[in-house]
Amino acid sequence: MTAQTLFEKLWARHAVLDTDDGQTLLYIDLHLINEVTSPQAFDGLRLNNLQPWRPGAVLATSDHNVPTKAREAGITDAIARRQVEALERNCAEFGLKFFDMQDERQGILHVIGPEQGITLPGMTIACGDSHTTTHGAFAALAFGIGTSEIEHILSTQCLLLKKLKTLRIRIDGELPPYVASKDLALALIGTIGTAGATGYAIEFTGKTVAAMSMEARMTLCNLAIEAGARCAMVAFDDTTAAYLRGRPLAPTGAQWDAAEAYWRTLRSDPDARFDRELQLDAASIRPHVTWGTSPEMVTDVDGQVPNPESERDPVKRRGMQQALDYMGLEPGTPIRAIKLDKIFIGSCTNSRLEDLRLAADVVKGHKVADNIVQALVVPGSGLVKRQAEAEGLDRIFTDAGFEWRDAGCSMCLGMNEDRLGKGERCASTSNRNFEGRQGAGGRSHLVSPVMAAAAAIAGHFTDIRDL
Ligand SMILES: CC(C)[C@H](C(=O)O)[C@@H](O)C(=O)O
Ligand code: SF4
Repeated sequence: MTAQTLFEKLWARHAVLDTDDGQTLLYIDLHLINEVTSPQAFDGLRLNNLQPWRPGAVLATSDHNVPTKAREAGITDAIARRQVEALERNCAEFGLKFFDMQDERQGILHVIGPEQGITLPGMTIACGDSHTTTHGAFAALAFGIGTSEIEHILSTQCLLLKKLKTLRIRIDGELPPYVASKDLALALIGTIGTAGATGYAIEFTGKTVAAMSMEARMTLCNLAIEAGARCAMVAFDDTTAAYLRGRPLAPTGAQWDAAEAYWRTLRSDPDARFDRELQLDAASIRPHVTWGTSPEMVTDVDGQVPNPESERDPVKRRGMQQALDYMGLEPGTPIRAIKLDKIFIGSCTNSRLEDLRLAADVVKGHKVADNIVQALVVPGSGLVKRQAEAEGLDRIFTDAGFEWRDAGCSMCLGMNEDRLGKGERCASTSNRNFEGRQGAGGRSHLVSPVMAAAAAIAGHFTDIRDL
């Protein structure tokens, strides 16, 4: 048999049929559903008199619109409330597993899937959310989908897709202290651009990835979509197994043993051929900070805001100028001189326990700088929150002047009460820095949790080693 990549193995295992126009109908093992992209899909089911094909393959929760404080009081914004209530009603009507916002298991879907052990190696996973790529860290094939596809999967358990090309990104070398997989991902996007991996399924390999925690791998796969990749994955190994063992919805006993035997095959064959290969040297990566309105507009903490004049491509030059105008930044400004108004530690990129531990480690014994008007820490799930509290992380943050919130997407995007005001500048551990992303007129700089924590204390960007 010819050697196969991990992607090809997962694809072949789930292909139901190939269509005449070059697409494949893929069987979907797990369907995650949020309140934002699902309402019309459920309306479609009702309209067409359809029932979910496999209700047990669904997990739903509200994450984008939920308030992150005073939840008992309900949701004040009418649109947000309607979406959250609709999801609850739809799940009750169609018999789907749903965590409401008072449930401790609620959180951002890309945090709670793995946390619950419902995200498993070898699965195909779909969700009406672009950051579904995150789940690929578990050697799964995980895609973001649109609303019409949600309806299609609900009613048929299948997704029609064109086969992707394969891109292996090999990362070797040891990450320097305080440099995270977030910095690696930003460095990658800075190099290949936000369309650099369009049409590809990425597999992250190499010694650096093998040495990473599941949390760090999830951050890497989470950001793959910002490089244009439709999905990203990491091979199964002992780290994957150790993370999943004992999770509430993971298999147990003989079922675990049988599953693990299969999961061990979930890696690219040694002589498998990829359509494209890239290499990164982790040892050379510095902490990264975005300066513009796209994740590819990024440099390291020792860098400066670039000068559009030095860009030869006129389209790019105009884009840079527009970004600088929006961001209120002058060319040549050292990144360290950029002063901040708000800090956001959270989002499906960086709101897991490990992220909070790393940030708390930096914050411990310090105070948030006077010029910071708000510093938020938003755990990715109720269970992350509980565990962080058991470790005393909440006190470290609140003693320093951070607000400690309930789980949700929060200030990652302006769909709930946590927002930036016009002109406010934020160091954010999230994944998108588009115009208005965190609130109309808000200015977002993407960084790692350690960098956000250090910026909170200094009041401007700084290398943790300077604190
Ligand atoms: C609202 C949702 C559809 C969207 C996504 O698809 O990613 C959001 O989560 C985001 O991060 O922009
Ligand atoms: S945390 Fe941000 S990126 Fe992740 S799903 Fe929510 S809005 Fe999208």
